[in-house]
Amino acid sequence: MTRDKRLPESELQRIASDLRDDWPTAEAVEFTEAVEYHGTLPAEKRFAEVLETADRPLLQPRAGVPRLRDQIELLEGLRTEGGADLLPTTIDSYTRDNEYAKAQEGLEEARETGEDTLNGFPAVNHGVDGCRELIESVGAPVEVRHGTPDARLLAMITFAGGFQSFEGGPISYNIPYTKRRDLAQTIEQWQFVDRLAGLYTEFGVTINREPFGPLTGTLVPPCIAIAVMVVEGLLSATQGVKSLTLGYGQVGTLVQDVAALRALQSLGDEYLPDDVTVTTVFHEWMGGFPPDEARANGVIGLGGATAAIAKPDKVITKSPQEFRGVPTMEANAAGLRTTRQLIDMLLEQDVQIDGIDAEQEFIERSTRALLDTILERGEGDVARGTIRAFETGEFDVPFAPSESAAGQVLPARDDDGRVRILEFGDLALPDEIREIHRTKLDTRAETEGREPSFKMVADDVDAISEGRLIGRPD
Ligand SMILES: CC[C@H]1O[C@@H](n2cnc3c(N)ncnc32)[C@H](O)[C@@H]1O
Repeated sequence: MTRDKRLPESELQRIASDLRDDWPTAEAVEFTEAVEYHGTLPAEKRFAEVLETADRPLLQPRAGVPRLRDQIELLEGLRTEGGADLLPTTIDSYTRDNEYAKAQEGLEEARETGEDTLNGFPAVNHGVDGCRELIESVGAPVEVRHGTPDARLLAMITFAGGFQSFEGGPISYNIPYTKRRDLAQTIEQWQFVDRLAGLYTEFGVTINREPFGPLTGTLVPPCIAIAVMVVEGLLSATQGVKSLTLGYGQVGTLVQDVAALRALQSLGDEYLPDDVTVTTVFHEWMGGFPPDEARANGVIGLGGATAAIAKPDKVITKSPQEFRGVPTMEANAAGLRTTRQLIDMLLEQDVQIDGIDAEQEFIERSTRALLDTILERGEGDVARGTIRAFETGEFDVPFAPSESAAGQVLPARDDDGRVRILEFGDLALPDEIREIHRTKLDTRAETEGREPSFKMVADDVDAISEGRLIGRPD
């Protein structure tokens, strides 16, 4: 039975030895040697230290290409041309599905043809030495960014390879990313990842963990996103993780985004143990982008402005080529500079906006309602409570492909563009909170002369890529 309990050392060893059979590069992983290797890295490569001592929001793009030399060149370009403070290594889709043989084929084909045959860096195939060469060749700390439900082997190899930050979690990389895996299984798999991160931490190598806040990436109500972040943070902390970066995906409404980021930090600090350092990361708009690059830069600029006011610890930037898919280095670097321009111009301004405090209070009250139900369903055990609350639909994520979620919740923007809930399903929000959502959506319906309906949801999903925020009827 899945419980929120620290994994015993013997269990960690047993799982690790089983995982070694999954790909030959796992043979090179040796914990004590890896701890010593991390000890040789200079201070500017220590991810948690750089993040947690910064005096302004740090910028980090996503970036991943198959070949090692190209990845080094790409990351150094993003650091020197784009001004990235922190670097990513985005992992390819085959690796995310544990299809290491297919990733190998793609890597070999990339080496033969020079084409980017994979949509990311196949770190398991590159192995410990390849990862170490990457870490040693770039001038900033590097995080593993991916979308892997079963990330155990990827963690073993990248942690040994010198990476000190790892994205994802049992809900945030299950619910939005896969149809088939059940929550109990991914919770147990991520307990291995977090216990390994905790063990490195106990041996003096702090591994930063970053649950994936945006979830399904479009119109996710802040209270749902933040509740998932707190749950994944609690599960990580049990395994000994001491450096947690909780994430939130921009919805595009300035007041709500600033309120949500402040609520994220305050609830993270409240619910997570005092010996865990809680930071926040703001993901620039994760929904559909406008195809026009000037408009896309406008979306990115709004992200930068929001970050300057809310002051998260980190911002994951986007590129003006988001509509097209994987951006060129130049476009990715431009997205970093656009974000930086807005932050540098706004950061020192004393911006007072009415409504942020009230929205933050509303978000916190709603998030607490969800967390209280989860803890109650689990009789104090957040792992069991999460599984049960998803089963009953009391915890749910909109547009989730996963069978683990009821997927009954439907969001829509209100007349101010803030994300509200049109359909609740069995979501554990009390009537007085539901009433507020309804009233706000009724106001929009009044303005638009139509009934609140799924049509609003569909109109809102496409609105930003069509150049606006709210999907008003034509
Ligand atoms: C979570 C989805 C995000 O990851 C981005 N992404 C996925 N693969 C790569 C990649 N290989 N390089 C840069 N960005 C990437 C994608 O553009 C989207 O913004």
